[in-house]
Order: sequence, then structure tokens, then C-alpha cells
Amino acid sequence: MSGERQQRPSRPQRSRPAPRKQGPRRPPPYEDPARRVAFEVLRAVRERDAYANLVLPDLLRQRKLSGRDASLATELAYGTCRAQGLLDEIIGANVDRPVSKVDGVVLDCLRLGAYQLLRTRIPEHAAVDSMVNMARLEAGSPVAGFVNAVLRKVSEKDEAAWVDELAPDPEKDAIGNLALRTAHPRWVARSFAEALGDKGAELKAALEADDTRPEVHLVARPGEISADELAAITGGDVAPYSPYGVHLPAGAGDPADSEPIREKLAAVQDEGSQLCAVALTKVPVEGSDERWLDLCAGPGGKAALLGALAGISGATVDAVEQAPHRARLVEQATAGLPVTVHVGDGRESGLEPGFDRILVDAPCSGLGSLRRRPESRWRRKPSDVADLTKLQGQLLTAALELARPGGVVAYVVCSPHLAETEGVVAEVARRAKAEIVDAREFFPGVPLLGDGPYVQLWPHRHGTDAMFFAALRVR
Ligand SMILES: C[S@@+](CC[C@H](N)C(=O)[O-])C[C@H]1O[C@@H](n2cnc3c(N)ncnc32)[C@H](O)[C@@H]1O
Repeated sequence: MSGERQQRPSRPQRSRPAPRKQGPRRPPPYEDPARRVAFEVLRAVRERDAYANLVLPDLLRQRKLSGRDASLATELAYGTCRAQGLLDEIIGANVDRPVSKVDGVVLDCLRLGAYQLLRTRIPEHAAVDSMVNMARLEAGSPVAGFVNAVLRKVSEKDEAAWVDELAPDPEKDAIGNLALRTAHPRWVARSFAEALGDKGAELKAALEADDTRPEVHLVARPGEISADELAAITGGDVAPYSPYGVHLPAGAGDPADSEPIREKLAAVQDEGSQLCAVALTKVPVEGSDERWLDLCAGPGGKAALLGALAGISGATVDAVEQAPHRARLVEQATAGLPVTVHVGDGRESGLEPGFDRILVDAPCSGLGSLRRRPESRWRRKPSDVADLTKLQGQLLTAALELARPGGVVAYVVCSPHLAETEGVVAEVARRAKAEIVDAREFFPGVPLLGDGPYVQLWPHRHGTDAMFFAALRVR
């Protein structure tokens, strides 16, 4: 145990016996398996920079958790990761040192406890006692006393009261206030506001939608199964906009277990991603329409949808991916489809130019899919965006060089950040003298697409990830 953990800055005022160094051991307190799994997810995210949505399913399988235990573990792990910055503000108001100085394991217990107290209906005694037990098991009795004292203080107010106390004055800093209220870093909230061109009601709706757990969307592989059939088999609903989409109900279990996914007739894919891949195939091109390219293909979600559509229309797809392990995932996702996978840098693919349609689904900050990556909003930094825009511009430039005159290039990012979206497209199109086509008509039936020429989807408007789509035609 570190000396740090033994300090008790906000220890309760009652006296306690000093911890015994030797002697009979206290029987281990009861631990419930759901909270143990959630705790281990938090620890993996903090210590190893792990992705919660990769660690959690493995742990659920290893510990054989299902049903209510699995749901509770998921809610606690993802919810705590998502709300981390908000929870840290509140914890910080109840300890006498910066949160960054609190021992990591102790902080995990405090975050998990604060989340239960503030954002679930778990009774106070269960929330506090479970985390006190966890702290005792992990770090010893003195630390358990500290965790108990801090969580008791956190429990004195509800989330709204803490936010009222800690958030900036909304009159002076509306974005900062909304950011804390919806558990977003301020810079992310500001980037949403800039993309929406709005700092009021719609920003609140956007941030609130981004702070809720998303539905799982499936894509029915064209030519193999219809969305109606897939919905009937999985118990889901046909998606409102994508002709291939199905939305699964909350708590539908692990989609990987469903037969259409095991049989590769369907896959998990956000409806916004489906719409972007389909939109590329709808942009009119004159002349040949046989050679399609996906320049950033891993792990292969859009390549598989494009491959299935290409198979129906008699086209073929080349799919480039720089990371070998992700290229293997593209191969698996597109097996049996007219797709050829290449491992390489899309900026220098060596492929013969003359493509009719090209997708550049560029590496991006992922600010548009924060709902699906619970810890990501607290890990990303504004400086990431600057690094990414350079690569995005280079990939789009390379794509325009690989397309034939009259061919189309779709530039897609899962981010609404203006530097990654309009900034990249306007600059590259100007230099390459490419025509920016109004993309809205390639999203038929999708409402609230603004003034064009770009399409920006939003969770609060469309129930999709915040995908950006631009269509460019090579002159
Ligand atoms: C946003 S993801 C693409 C998602 C994919 N289209 C799908 O739907 O599954 C971007 C991908 O680009 C890859 N990538 C990054 N830099 C690249 C480069 N220079 N050339 C090709 N691929 C690159 C990343 O490894 C990542 O797999």
C-alpha cells in the first residue's frame, strides 16, 4: 500500500482504532461480481490506457456474468468512464488535495461510488458500502475509512445541486456550464457549439444526447438479408433512414451472439456510417462505374457494405489499410465479397489511378462517437485535432489524384469538429480545383440537414453518431 493511500485528509471526525498490523485476518467482505468487473474496467482504462468497450466484454465472458449482473457492470463501467470529469469535480470538492494526487485505486473506488450515488437509483448504503468494501480489499482499512468519508459527503447532494454549486455561471460561460452539466470537457462542448452555430437550446440537446448510452445498430448485408427480416429475427426495429439498418432495443444482449451476425448476414454498424457508405454510391457519375476504392478501410465496416453493394452493381472494391492487424479485420469483414485488401499508406498506395468512386473515411478525433467510446472524451486533447487535420488533408488529396476526371470522392469523419470537417475539405478542394457537390440529396428522407453542401449528422437530430460527409467531384 502506498503512503498516499494511508493519508485521510477528509477523515471522519470520530476516533477509530489504529489498523492492526498482525493478528487474525478479517474475513474478506462480500464483493458483488458486477461492481468488481466495473472496478477492473476502470483500473484498466486508467493504468493501461485500455478501451472500456474492449475490456468489458472480455471480463463479462471470463467471469461468466450475464443478465442483470452484466447490465449492472456495463452501466457502472461505461457510465463512470463517461462521467469521469464531472465526478472528479465533485470528488475534488470533497477532498483536501487535487484529484490528480489521489491514489489511482482509491480514485477508481471514489468515481465508481460517486457515479452510483449521483447517476443511478442504487440506494446510498449499497453504493457507499460496496465501494468501502472494495477499497478495504484493494488497499486496506484506513483507505476504506477515507472512501467512506468522501462518499458520505458526496451523498449529501444530488447531481443537479453539485453542478449548480460547481459549474461556471451560465450567464458568463454558457458553454462551460453546459459542459459540466453534461459531463463533457469544455473544448469538446465548444467544438459542438461551433459546428451547430448555436450556443443555446440545440447545444444542450446535442450534449445531452451525447451523454446517454446509444442504441446498438445493425446493418443487414445487401443481397443477403433485408432489414425487415433482420428486425424480425433480432427483435429490433427497422431503422428510420438507412435501408439496411436495424436498431436493437436496450438490453438486447450481446449482438455478437445473434445468428445473422454469426452467419455474416449482418454486422454491428452505426446507422450514420451506413448512410455515409450508401451516399457515396448514390452520387451520379457519368461513364464507367466499376472501380471503387476505400482508402482507410480498417476495420472494414464500410468496406463490407460497399463490397456488398458493388457485388450487386457489378463493381469491385480496393480497400487500403495501413495497420496490418486492421487490414486482417477488413479481410474477415469482406470475405466472399468483390473486395481486394491492400496493406499500405493511403497517401502512397501505389494503386493505378482512374477510380470511379472513392471513400476517404479518415482517421479522426472520434468526437462524433463519444457515446460509443466511454472514456474517450477525457482522453482526447485539442492538440490531437491539429495532428489529424494534416493527415486528413493528405489522404483526401491522394484520393482526388486516384479518382478519374468525373469520378467522385466522399470525405467522411466521425467528428463534427470544424477543423476536421469543413476546414479540411474547403482547403483541399480549393487547391485541387475539385467541385464540392451538395451532398444532402444523397441522404434521402433524412431531415434537418441544414444548408449544405455538407452533411453533418447528429445524435440529437438523427439518433446516429455525429458523422460528417462531403462529396467532391474531380474535374
Ligand atoms: C475511421 S477509421 C476507418 C473506419 C472504416 N472505414 C470502417 O468503416 O470500418 C480510419 C482507418 O484509417 C487507418 N489509417 C490511418 N492512417 C492511414 C493511412 N495513412 N493510410 C491508410 N489507412 C490509414 C486507421 O488505421 C483506421 O483503421
